Amino acid sequence: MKSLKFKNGDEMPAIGLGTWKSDKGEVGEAVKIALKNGYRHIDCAATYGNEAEIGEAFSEVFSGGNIKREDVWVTSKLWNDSHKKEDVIPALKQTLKDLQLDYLDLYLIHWPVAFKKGIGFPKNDEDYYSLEEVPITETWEAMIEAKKQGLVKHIGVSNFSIKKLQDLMDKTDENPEMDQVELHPYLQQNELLEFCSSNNINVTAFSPLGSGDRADSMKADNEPSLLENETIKKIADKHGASAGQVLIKWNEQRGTAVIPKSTNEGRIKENLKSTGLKLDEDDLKEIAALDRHFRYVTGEFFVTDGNSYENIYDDADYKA
Ligand SMILES: NC(=O)C1=CN([C@@H]2O[C@H](COP(=O)(O)OP(=O)(O)OC[C@H]3O[C@@H](n4cnc5c(N)ncnc54)[C@H](OP(=O)(O)O)[C@@H]3O)[C@@H](O)[C@H]2O)C=CC1
Ligand SMILES: CCCCCC/C=C/C=O
Repeated sequence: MKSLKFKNGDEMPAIGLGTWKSDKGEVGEAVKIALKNGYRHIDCAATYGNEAEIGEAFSEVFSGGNIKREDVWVTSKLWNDSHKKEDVIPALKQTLKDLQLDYLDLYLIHWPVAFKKGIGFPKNDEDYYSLEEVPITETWEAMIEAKKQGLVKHIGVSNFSIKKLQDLMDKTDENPEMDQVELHPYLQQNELLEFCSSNNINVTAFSPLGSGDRADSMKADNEPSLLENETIKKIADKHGASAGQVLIKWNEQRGTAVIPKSTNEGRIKENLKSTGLKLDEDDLKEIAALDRHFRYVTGEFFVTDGNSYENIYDDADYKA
């Protein structure tokens, strides 16, 4: 499998296991199945509400002796209610406690939006801090401090547009090492990838399969399906692969990491095997033509009138 390189020589396996929406009672087993079958990269977040069960799985696997902690790349993310400088390291320490780890390989600012302490999901404008009250630079400085303290090896961001990355880089001394964003054939984000590549920022693709298990309230009417797309299915048939494998491989082949979520044993194994596939020039040309700037995770639930962003991704063609 490919890996993504960091400035200090560390390598992150390109294919990891996503854990958003992986239910309690299932997620621990999914992580154990993944590690047993060759995954060495697990993507977590405090807001997924399942880090304690993932921690149990890590503890069991690492104490078994066959897989060492240092062989597995673990990412987690700072939730939006802990952006104030005094809240960042305590939130990180809670994640470390839940995951039963003494360091993370990568810690990300989950979204470029700050909520008041204790807010999981905002209900009104009062739940947000304004951009002036808690500037993202304040949060980033605390992330740098977490790295200095050895609590995390690498730091980065998630859901940051080029504009937000540039702004952060202009205002602080240390650049993000990662941007985790939605990427798939309907949202190819070539410009963002080029920007990141020229600034030594690695990229991770989230929702690579179209995030079909999101709650209905998070879905648009008549969302297009990636897994049922005729071009993807045709390419999958040509290679004797599944549609999911083509979607995962497409990301891996573009040089990003990719973190498909599954709690199903067969699909967990199938997804990792996508690394053995090779998409040819014709496949890549056909997939390139599928780009339609469609987001599954719109981020609209984090946008308010005065306190936050009118347009979280700074999309030129954004329509509220
Ligand atoms: N930074 C951020 O803001 C975000 C980060 N993420 C991260 O990215 C991960 C992946 O994204 P996510 O939104 O979960 O969605 P995915 O695109 O990974 O899709 C997950 C869905 O696909 C199904 N699935 C998995 N493998 C296959 C397969 N081979 N064939 C058919 N269906 C399959 C899963 O079902 P089943 O489990 O039954 O197999 C589930 O319903 C998240 O879990 C999270 O870790 C996601 C969104 C936002
Ligand atoms: C309470 C969970 C809200 C999740 C919002 C969007 C984030 C998705 C995955 O990281």
